[in-house]
Amino acid sequence: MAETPALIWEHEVCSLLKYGELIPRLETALGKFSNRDSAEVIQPVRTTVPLQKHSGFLGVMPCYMENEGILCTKLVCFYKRPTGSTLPSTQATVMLLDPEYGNVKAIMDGDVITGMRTAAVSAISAKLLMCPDAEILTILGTGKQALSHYNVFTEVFSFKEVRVWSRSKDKAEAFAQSLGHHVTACESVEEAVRGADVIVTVTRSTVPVLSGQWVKPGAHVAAVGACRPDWRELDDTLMKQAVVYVDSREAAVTESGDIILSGAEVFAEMGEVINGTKPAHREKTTVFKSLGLGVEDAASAQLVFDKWKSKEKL
Ligand SMILES: NC(=O)C1=CN([C@@H]2O[C@H](COP(=O)(O)OP(=O)(O)OC[C@H]3O[C@@H](n4cnc5c(N)ncnc54)[C@H](O)[C@@H]3O)[C@@H](O)[C@H]2O)C=CC1
Ligand SMILES: O=C([O-])C1=[NH+]CCC1
Repeated sequence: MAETPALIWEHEVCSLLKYGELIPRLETALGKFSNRDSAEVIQPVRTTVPLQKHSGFLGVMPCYMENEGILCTKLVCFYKRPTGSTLPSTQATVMLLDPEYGNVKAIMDGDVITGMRTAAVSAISAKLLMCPDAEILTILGTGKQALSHYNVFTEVFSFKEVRVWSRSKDKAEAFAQSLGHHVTACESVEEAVRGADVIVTVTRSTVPVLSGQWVKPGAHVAAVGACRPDWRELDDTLMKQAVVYVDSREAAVTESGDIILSGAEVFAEMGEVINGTKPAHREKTTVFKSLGLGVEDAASAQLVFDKWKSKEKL
């Protein structure tokens, strides 16, 4: 008889997951994903079921890592909440299974994993693609991903200036104040991004918010929102002037409106840069189009489970 699955709640995931351990695990996972070796990673593009009533979707994100003995799936619901709604836009649950028997080993909160692994992957993109003397970080959006991105970018790098922007100036100011007085709230996207070395876009927008005409040559953009084929965050000017990196080529041409609708060419996957099979063009304007991969959730969930088990034994 299989054991009862472990239930690992949000506060436990929060206390177990640390960027210092998560980042190297994600680098390894992305590298393995880009090798396309089925004994390392099998991870299809996520299946989505539209939730029309809520302008959202249920995403099912399975992944099998045979050599590491990891079998995992995330279920994530995304909603386009109306302005002013206090309900979360994503809700996620991660399930780890035993690949030998198929039983569920653990069910864990997926919100912290989604927030932290997405931000950690953006930080990996910046580590590889931003100019070495980057000083100014801009974050467009002030939601959950904005906070996790602020946390990891300020933990891993030392920016001299951090700017934030939201459609509502009050929200941008409240967010900036919650982070500390070294963060500036900006009135417009243009003001926020002019001269910035690294720009993170973490909005729920479905139309471009960031224009290439404001982006400094050589800047790095980590584009995290706009995860459906008809949604945008970046305009055609930026998509065409930048060297475009992605987490997954298959996902990019299936799910990314910024890539599909601009006709931009994908230069490389982040895993290819990690593996050294494609160059990191730090000297050029770069876009990392992140969509979020099951392999990132699988690597994160295994890390949480390993740490949870070793704590149980104490
Ligand atoms: N690439 C990835 O792996 C992942 C991507 N995401 C995406 O990241 C984005 C942000 O997610 P969360 O922070 O969880 O959402 P959230 O709801 O907590 O925050 C969204 C932010 O976007 C702003 N916003 C909403 N509509 C906007 C518009 N039309 N123009 C400009 N700003 C707008 C909101 O005011 C808020 O600041 C979403 O698009 C989500 O799909 C989320 C999880 C993983
Ligand atoms: O990877 C992920 O979990 C998501 N990507 C876009 C919405 C949720």
